[in-house]
Amino acid sequence: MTDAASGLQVRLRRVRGNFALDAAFGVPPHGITALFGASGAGKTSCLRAIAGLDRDVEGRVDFGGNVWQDSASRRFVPPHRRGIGYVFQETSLFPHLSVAGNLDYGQRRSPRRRAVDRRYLVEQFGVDRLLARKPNDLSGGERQRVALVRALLADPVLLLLDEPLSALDASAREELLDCLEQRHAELAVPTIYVSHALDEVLRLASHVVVMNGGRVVAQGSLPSALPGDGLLPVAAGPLGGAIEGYVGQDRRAGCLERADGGRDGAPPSRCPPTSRLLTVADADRLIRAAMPAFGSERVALEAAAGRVLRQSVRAERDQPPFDRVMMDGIAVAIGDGSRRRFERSGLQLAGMAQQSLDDSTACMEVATGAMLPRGCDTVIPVEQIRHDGKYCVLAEGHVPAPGQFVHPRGSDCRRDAPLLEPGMRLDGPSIAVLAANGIAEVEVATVPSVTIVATGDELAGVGQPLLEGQIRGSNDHALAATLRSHGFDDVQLARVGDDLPATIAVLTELLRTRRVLVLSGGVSVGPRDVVPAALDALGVRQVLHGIAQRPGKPMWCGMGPQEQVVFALPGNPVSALVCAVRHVLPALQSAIGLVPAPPPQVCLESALDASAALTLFVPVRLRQDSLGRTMACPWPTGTSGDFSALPHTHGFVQIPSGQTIAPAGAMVAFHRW
Ligand SMILES: Nc1nc2c(c(=O)[nH]1)N[C@H]1C(S)=C(S)[C@@H](COP(=O)(O)OP(=O)(O)OC[C@H]3O[C@@H](n4cnc5c(N)ncnc54)[C@H](O)[C@@H]3O)O[C@H]1N2
Ligand code: MOO
Repeated sequence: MTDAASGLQVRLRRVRGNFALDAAFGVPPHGITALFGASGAGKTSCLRAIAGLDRDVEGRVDFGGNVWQDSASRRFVPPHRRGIGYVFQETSLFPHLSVAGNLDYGQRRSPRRRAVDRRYLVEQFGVDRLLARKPNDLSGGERQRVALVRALLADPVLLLLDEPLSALDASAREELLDCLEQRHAELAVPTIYVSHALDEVLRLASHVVVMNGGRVVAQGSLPSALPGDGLLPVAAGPLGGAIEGYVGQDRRAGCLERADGGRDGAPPSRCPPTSRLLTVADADRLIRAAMPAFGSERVALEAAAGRVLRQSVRAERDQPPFDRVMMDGIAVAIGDGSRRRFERSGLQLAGMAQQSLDDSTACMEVATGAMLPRGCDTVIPVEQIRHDGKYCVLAEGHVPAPGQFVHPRGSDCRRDAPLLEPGMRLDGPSIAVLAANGIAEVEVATVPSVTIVATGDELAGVGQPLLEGQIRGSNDHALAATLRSHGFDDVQLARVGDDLPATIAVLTELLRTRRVLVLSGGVSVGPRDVVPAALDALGVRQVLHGIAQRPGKPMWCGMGPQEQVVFALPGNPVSALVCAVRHVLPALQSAIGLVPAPPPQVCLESALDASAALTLFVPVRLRQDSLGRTMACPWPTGTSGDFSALPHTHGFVQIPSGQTIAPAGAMVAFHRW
C-alpha cells in the first residue's frame, strides 16, 4: 500500500459545458486540508477525481509516490484500490443493517488488514450507545458520526469529507465539529475537508486550498497553534491575497459559546479586539467575495430609469441614419461657391422621404432634422438669406463653407458600434440611447428585497408614546431611506426586542421570505446583544464580525443557507448610518452589477486626529473654495450616539489608519449620505 509521507499531489483538467476545471494543488501528509470555495468552485469535482470516481478528468494524482492516475501514461487505479475513506453530505448507510452491521461492513473493506482499534473509535465518536439501532432511527448528526467511524474502520490512507456538516442542524453541526477538532489529531489520517463554511475551515484545517471558478486561487498553511483568544494573525502563512482576508478572523467563529452566557444564556459577542480586526479594505474584499448574484429581469423602457443595465447595447443603425439638416434654411449644391441667388424649387421637412434637387442653380427649403435632399451638400440658415420673389439671395458678406450645417450619416456612431455595457445605472443619457436604438424592453438587475430589522427593548415607534428608558427608533427609518434613495425600493421594516428566541423567530421568517436583511443593534458585547448568536443558530455563515474602523467597529456580516445576505450594524445611530453607506450600499450595488464610480477625493479644510489602528469616518460639510476646489469641513459628532447635527453634513470622509494626524490640505475619499 502507499505511504503518505510525501502527501498528495494533484493536477486535474476537464472542460464540461462552460465549466472548466483546471486545478493543481498539494495536500500535506498530516492534518486536515480544507478545500474551500463557494458552491460551483470545483471542490467536489476535485474530490471525486481524487477518489477515482470520475474517469473523464485528465491529469495526475500521486499519493506518497503511488500514482493513482496519470493521463499521460493512461494509468488509472480504480477507486476500491486507492484505500480512501469517503464521507458525503448525505450519508449512505445501509438502512437494513444496524449501526454495528454498518461498521462491520466498513471494517471488512480495510485493504491493509491492520488492526484498527474499533472500540476506541466507537467510543471516541460517541457511537457506542447507537450500535443496535438502525440508520433510520438516528439523527442526522448521529448518522454522520457512524459514517465517519465506518470510513475510519476501513483504515483509509486518506479521508475525504465532502461537506459532512452541511445537512445538519446547528447543534448537530457543532457537536460533530467539536468531535472532529478534538479527535482528528489522534487519528493521523491525512484528510481533505471540502467546505464553503469559513468557520469550519478556520477551526479544523491546518492547510487550505481556496478554489474559485474551477481554479485554485490560493493555497497554504494556517498556523496550527492558536494564540490565546483563538485568533490568527492577518496574512499568516504563504498564502495568496484571496485568503489573506480570511485568516484575520476568529477561528472559533460560528460556534455557540454558551458557557458564560448572559442572562438568557446568550453567548458573549465574538467581536475581536482592535489589534486583530479586519482592515476596511479586507472587509470590502470579504464582503464582495461572499455576495451572491441577484439575477436580472426585463422591464419596459419607461420603468427602467435608475435601474442597473445588465445587457450590452449596439447601434441599431448609423447615427444619424442619413445626412441630416442642422438648420432651418435652404439646401444647395455649393459648387465653386460663386452663386448667390437660388430659385426655390421645393420643400424638405423633417420626417419626409428624401427629395431631389435636380437643378444645381436652384435650392430647396429645408427644416432642421430633415434628410438632406439628394443633389445638395450645404445648408444656409434662414438668417443668412433674403427672399426676392421666387429667389433666395445670400445675405451680404455670408460666405458659406462647403458642407456646412450638414450632420453626416454615421458621424455620431456606426451601425453595430458598442454603445452601452452592463453595469451602467440607467439615467437620461443612457435611456436616450436605448430609445434611439429601438430597445422597448431592457434587461436590468433584479433589485433584491430588503428588510431592516431594528433590535432593542428600548425602542418605541415614531408615533408611539414613550415609556421611561425608551427612545424612538430612528435607525430603521434612516437605513431604509438610505437604501431607497439609491434605487433599492423594496424595503420593509421590522422590529424585535433583545431576546434570543424572539430574534430567532423573527429572523427565521425573514430569512424565508427576503433576500437581504439589515439589522441594527445587538451586535456588541452586552449580555442582551443576541444578534450574532441568533444568526449563527439559523445557519447564517459569519463572513466577518468587527472591522478596524470608528464608528461601526462591531459590524457583522454573514450569508444565509439560501444565499440570503445579512448585515448586522451597530446600534449607535452614526455607526449604523456610516456602515450602511460605506459597506452595505456598495456591497449591494456591486452585487446587482453596478460598476461604481470611485469615491470622489476632497480636500480636508482643517487637520483631523487620525488613529494608528482604526480607519476613521468623519462627517463633513462640503464647500467650494475660491479656486473652485471642493473642501471638506470636518463636522465631527461628539459620540456615535450624537446624530442631531448630521443633517447639516453632506457625508463623511475616510481617514486611513496608520497615522496620528490627517493634515489640512490632505486629499481624502468622500462618501455622500
Ligand atoms: N464593552 C463594550 N461595549 C461596547 C463596545 C465595546 O467594544 N465594548 N462597543 C461599542 C460600540 S463601538 C458600539 S457602536 C455599540 C454597538 O452596540 P450594539 O450594536 O450592540 O447596539 P445596541 O447596544 O443595541 O445599541 C447601541 C445604542 O444605539 C441605540 N440604538 C439601537 N438601535 C437603535 C435604533 N433603531 N434607533 C436609534 N437608536 C438605536 C441604543 O439605544 C443604544 O444607545 O456598542 C458599544 N458598546
Ligand atoms: O463603533 Mo461604535 O460604532 O464607535 O459607536
